Amino acid sequence: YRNIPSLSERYRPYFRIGAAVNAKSLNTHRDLLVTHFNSVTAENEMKWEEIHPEQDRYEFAKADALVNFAREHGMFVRGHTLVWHNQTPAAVFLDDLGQTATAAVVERRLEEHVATVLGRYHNDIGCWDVVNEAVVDAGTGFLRDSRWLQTLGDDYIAKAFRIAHQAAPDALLFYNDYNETKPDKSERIYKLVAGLLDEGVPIHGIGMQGHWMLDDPALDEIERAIDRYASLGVRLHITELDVSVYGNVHGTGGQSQEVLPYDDELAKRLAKRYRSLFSLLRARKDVIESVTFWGVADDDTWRDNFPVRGRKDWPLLFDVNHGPKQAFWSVVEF
Ligand SMILES: Oc1ccccc1CN[C@@H]1C=C[C@@H](O)[C@H](O)[C@H]1O
Repeated sequence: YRNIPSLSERYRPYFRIGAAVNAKSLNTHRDLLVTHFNSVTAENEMKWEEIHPEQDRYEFAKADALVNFAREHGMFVRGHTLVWHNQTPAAVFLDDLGQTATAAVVERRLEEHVATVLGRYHNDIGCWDVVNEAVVDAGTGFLRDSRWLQTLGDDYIAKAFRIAHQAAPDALLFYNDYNETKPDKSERIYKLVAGLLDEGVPIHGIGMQGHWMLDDPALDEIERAIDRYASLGVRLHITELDVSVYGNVHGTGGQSQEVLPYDDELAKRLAKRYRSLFSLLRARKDVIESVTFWGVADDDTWRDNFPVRGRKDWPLLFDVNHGPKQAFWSVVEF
């Protein structure tokens, strides 16, 4: 190999370079992590169902391991995530009889969860995705009809940010979402965050997940969304970047089961797409503080199972053997 430059060193003048890690990849991808990344996010280990699986049981071991690894290597830690409609135990919203719990009970549980988790890591975690994916994807609605909305009502989002700020006054607090560049949805995200800011809610940033594809979203759509969010005066993080080689990964419509072989033609298409994405992101370095990939290398990506279980994808900068792909070189050579 020609000697491989460090991705995070190359981008030090621009923004932090992060990766989602899990209990396994912390070990299996350790070399790539320490060489190329200066920020980490727990892929699952800080989600409610993992870190607080039962009312009176917390499981901190895996989150502790991640935080210790990050401290050892001087890496920033993004906390992910506190209030989300997925990967949250059903019991959080139920009373002892299995009926829907009252707002007071759910709010107390949220306060206890946030105080416990943010309290434990207040010296280690610099920012939190406080609320994840709270607005509807399509149609004319606004807030997603989640158990959080059903039990706590419309102001659960403001409540969550205030509770988080109370628990960790120094942490930067983010709203995080996907399909975040789609015009209709980005207007809903903008409206939500603008409203929170108008209410004086402590919110400091927007997380753009960045689960993108080879041809969608178009660069100008991404640029418009970045500029719209930046006009609120908040920081922007790209929080879950990957570039699926399949189309239509979030939208409705058919998903082919057919696996695309990662051949030279596909490698070139992916490299070209990553080159243009990072050219735009570098041009917006004044508002983009961090770019985190949702994974490290193609041998461990959630895209192999979403939206189609078992369909191999090739969305990241390092290949299944942890070598640099053409896409890696298109990101570091500019
Ligand atoms: O791509 C999606 C499609 C449908 C719903 C949510 C998403 C994105 N949702 C993300 C993806 C993976 C999870 O590990 C993250 O926590 C979540 O934020």
